[in-house]
Amino acid sequence: METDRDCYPKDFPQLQNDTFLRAARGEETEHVPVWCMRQAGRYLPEFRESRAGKDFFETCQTPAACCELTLQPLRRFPFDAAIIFSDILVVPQAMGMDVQMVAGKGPTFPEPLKEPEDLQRLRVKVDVGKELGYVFKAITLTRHKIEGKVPLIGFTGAPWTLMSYMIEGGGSNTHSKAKRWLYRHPEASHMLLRMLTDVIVEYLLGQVAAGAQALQVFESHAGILGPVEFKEFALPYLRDIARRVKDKLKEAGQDVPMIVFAKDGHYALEDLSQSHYEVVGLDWTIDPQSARERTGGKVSLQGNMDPCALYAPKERISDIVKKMLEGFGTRAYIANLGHGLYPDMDPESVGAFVEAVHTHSRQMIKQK
Ligand SMILES: Cc1c2[nH]c(c1CCC(=O)O)Cc1[nH]c(c(CCC(=O)O)c1C)Cc1[nH]c(c(CCC(=O)O)c1C)Cc1[nH]c(c(CCC(=O)O)c1C)C2
Repeated sequence: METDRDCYPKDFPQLQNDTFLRAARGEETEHVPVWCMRQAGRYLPEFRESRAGKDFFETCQTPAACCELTLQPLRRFPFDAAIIFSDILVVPQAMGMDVQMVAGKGPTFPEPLKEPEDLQRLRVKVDVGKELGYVFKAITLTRHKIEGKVPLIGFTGAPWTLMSYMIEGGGSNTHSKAKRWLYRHPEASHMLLRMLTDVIVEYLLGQVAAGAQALQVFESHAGILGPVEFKEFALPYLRDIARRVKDKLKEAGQDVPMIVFAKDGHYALEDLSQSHYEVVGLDWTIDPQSARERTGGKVSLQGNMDPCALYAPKERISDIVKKMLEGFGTRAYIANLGHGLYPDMDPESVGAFVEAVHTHSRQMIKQK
């Protein structure tokens, strides 16, 4: 049951496993920490049961439900971090857009942005505490209920990724409607990206105030852009977010590691490693060793096993993990998949992945 105490972001239980936080800061650890994107998801029968018949965004707006879904994977696997159950599309909702989860189709905007005039439909000043207070409550509640077992990660979508959803109206193969804006309406595009950045900065700071111990920024649609467009329409905003969040946290004497995950954005790896994030997340299309070389030891790395490798037999998963660990090395490294888990994946394979990371990395660190 939710108690009064659970509603306040203070007196949180003491953190017992800070391996993830130490790896994010590049410090020595006894094993390589591991978590999975979409670890709270449909591959778990208990997740499907909890979500059955309930509207997705209503679930996101119910702190007790978000807390339960966040904790479910931790009851099964010794993950070294948890990520709060929510969605990146709560930010466009907070800005005044309607977003619905349509079964079999995914998130859908009934009235996407079509032309620059449509920006007038967005809230000029977003009261983040009012519009997204339910996420903050979910984070605070989860920090209490997680009992200090592992750190809790907060997250947001990055400006370009959110802009593309707001214009496409949902998932897309080409993202041609959103890219049309970049080429035809560059000024309006920058205006929208700035508006999103302002909301995201407040949103991330609110998540930390509520209890988030690390932050991940998802630039899931980086691969849709090329290097030139990424440098103009994505990178400056990613940098601005990290700089502004860090400056504000520093004033309060806080230090919260930030992770940037630009899916298919390997062309921007050098730039991403110099963007004020402690950790750069990688998808599986990049080789661990070359990622290390290109980021020059400036950041910690996170990733990047192909999620589909989880379809392999357990022994093979263990071999793949071992190779991955050898490629990245055990320092300044957080093991993860290169993208989220799929609903048809076997929970036992996820367990085998986590175990392989812990076992192999412990051995490697001992032998150093
Ligand atoms: C479990 C889930 C989520 N969102 C959606 C689902 C599936 C719906 C359901 O099972 O009920 C719809 C849901 N939400 C979204 C999609 C993708 C739609 C598309 O582009 O086709 C779907 C199916 C949009 C979304 N949502 C998110 C991203 C960024 C990560 C990524 O690149 O996948 C994106 C792009 C972030 C997200 N989304 C979610 C989390 C929870 C925490 C965890 O990882 O365990 C997170 C971090 C939760």
